[in-house]
Amino acid sequence: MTIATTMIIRLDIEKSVASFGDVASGIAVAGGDIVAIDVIRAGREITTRDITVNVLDAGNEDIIRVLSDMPGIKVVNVSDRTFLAHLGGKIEVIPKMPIKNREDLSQVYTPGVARVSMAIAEDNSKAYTLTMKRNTVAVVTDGTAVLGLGDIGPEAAMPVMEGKAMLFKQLAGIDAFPLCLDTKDPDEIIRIVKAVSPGFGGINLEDISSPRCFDIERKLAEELDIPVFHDDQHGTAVVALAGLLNALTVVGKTLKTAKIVVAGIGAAGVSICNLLLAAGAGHVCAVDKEGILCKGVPYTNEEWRKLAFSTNPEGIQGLLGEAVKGADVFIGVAGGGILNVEHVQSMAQDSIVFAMANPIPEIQPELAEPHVRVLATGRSDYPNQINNVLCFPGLFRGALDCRARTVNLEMKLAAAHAIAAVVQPDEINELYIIPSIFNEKVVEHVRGAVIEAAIRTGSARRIPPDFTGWQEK
Ligand SMILES: NC(=O)c1ccc[n+]([C@@H]2O[C@H](COP(=O)([O-])OP(=O)(O)OC[C@H]3O[C@@H](n4cnc5c(N)ncnc54)[C@H](O)[C@@H]3O)[C@@H](O)[C@H]2O)c1
Ligand SMILES: O=C(O)C[C@H](O)C(=O)O
Ligand SMILES: [Mg+2]
Repeated sequence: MTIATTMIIRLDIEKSVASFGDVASGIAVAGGDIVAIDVIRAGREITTRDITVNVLDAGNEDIIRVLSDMPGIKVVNVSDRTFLAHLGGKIEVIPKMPIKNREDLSQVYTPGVARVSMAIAEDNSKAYTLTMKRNTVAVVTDGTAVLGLGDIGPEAAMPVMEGKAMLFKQLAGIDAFPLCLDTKDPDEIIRIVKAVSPGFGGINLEDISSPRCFDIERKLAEELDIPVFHDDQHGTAVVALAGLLNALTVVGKTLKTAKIVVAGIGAAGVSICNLLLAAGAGHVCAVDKEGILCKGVPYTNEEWRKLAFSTNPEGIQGLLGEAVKGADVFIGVAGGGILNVEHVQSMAQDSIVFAMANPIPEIQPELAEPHVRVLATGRSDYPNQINNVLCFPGLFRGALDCRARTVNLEMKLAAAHAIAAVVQPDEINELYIIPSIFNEKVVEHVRGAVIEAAIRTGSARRIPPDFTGWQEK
């Protein structure tokens, strides 16, 4: 499957030799779609134009080759809009007030700041009122499982973490800092995160490979008194459960009786299985590369050992092909292209397929669509985007606002139900099982549900002044 992108191509067109019509047909033949034309210079002999072209394949060189081979056309420059958006990074730190004079200086910095520091030294909890802590989250990665791209390292992980920080700010007003660590040692990651934690109200662990991620999160959650949340595990699970609740309504099946296959039992898969079980799923089958998890197999991965007992009640053995036969639901968090058309055809009537691997889903949507009733991916360019961005902004907004100590199971279940409930019963259909990330109700719903659950379960340390209770609307 290809990744669509937009290129901006600057051309010198020699008027006596070539016309814009030649350029347009050359681009169309090479598979490009012209979306804008800007005249940069209109000379007597040569016009310079910027042609903005949508291409299906990010690595498409055909258009440039075709244009370069045309007489009277010179390709001056090619830029890619996606790369341009990343020049110099995507986020920055902006002071809340300017320092205009000496008086301002002595307030925000020395000597005035010293009194504030001393107040916090006497009572550390004042960090919540006198520093940015209460609204700030660290987005921590070691770059070992970045999207579905694998272990690409901390530098390469940075654009993804910057993107996450943008989403935190735009959707929930939270200041998030990317911290890309140059270590893969779980103990060192734990030590570093603990050491930087005083400045943060919460820790979002991101794209840390499994099974290391489980221990890292558990130990940090035990040792810190701020919420620690591995987004690839729980954010994904919350959104998958939300989508599944509505998808099951569409097809008239229930969580208790539906046969659900989860493929890819890594960070996301383990948490999805556990959350589905906690929500009442009766038939979960967990499949990784070596096959379906079965009782009695001596897995070295502790999470797999536990799951082998709580899943696969029928004791099915074999690979993915066996697991999906007759299944009502497939949830993929494994990697691109692992599900084929035969697999989908072998599923039960009115099947549900969530192909959630990024950036390339487990099956190309066009291939799956004719054979399934409800289809969702992790991508924004198809209907039903099941992406953890529907969860983490509202969940952290709620957790920060009530100063939750942890993110517990009840808070995650509440978040899932809140996301599902944004889609009203009379709106739910095959192409609308999950709200858009631009739906403003999402963050508000998730925040309210998370605060309510945190108060109910004793995780909250305060009731936000504006909180008057929350009910699914
Ligand atoms: N849509 C979303 O919101 C969302 C959220 C998190 C992760 N993801 C995607 O899910 C995928 C996994 O992410 P992760 O963080 O859990 O990674 P991970 O590395 O922790 O887990 C991936 C698991 O898939 C297994 N796997 C690989 N090939 C397989 C195959 N052919 N059959 C069965 N299992 C196979 C691996 O052995 C591993 O256990 C990535 O592509 C990621 O982009 C999507
Ligand atoms: O980052 C995303 O868009 C989703 C998820 O966190 C992933 O790792 O794929
Ligand atoms: Mg991720």
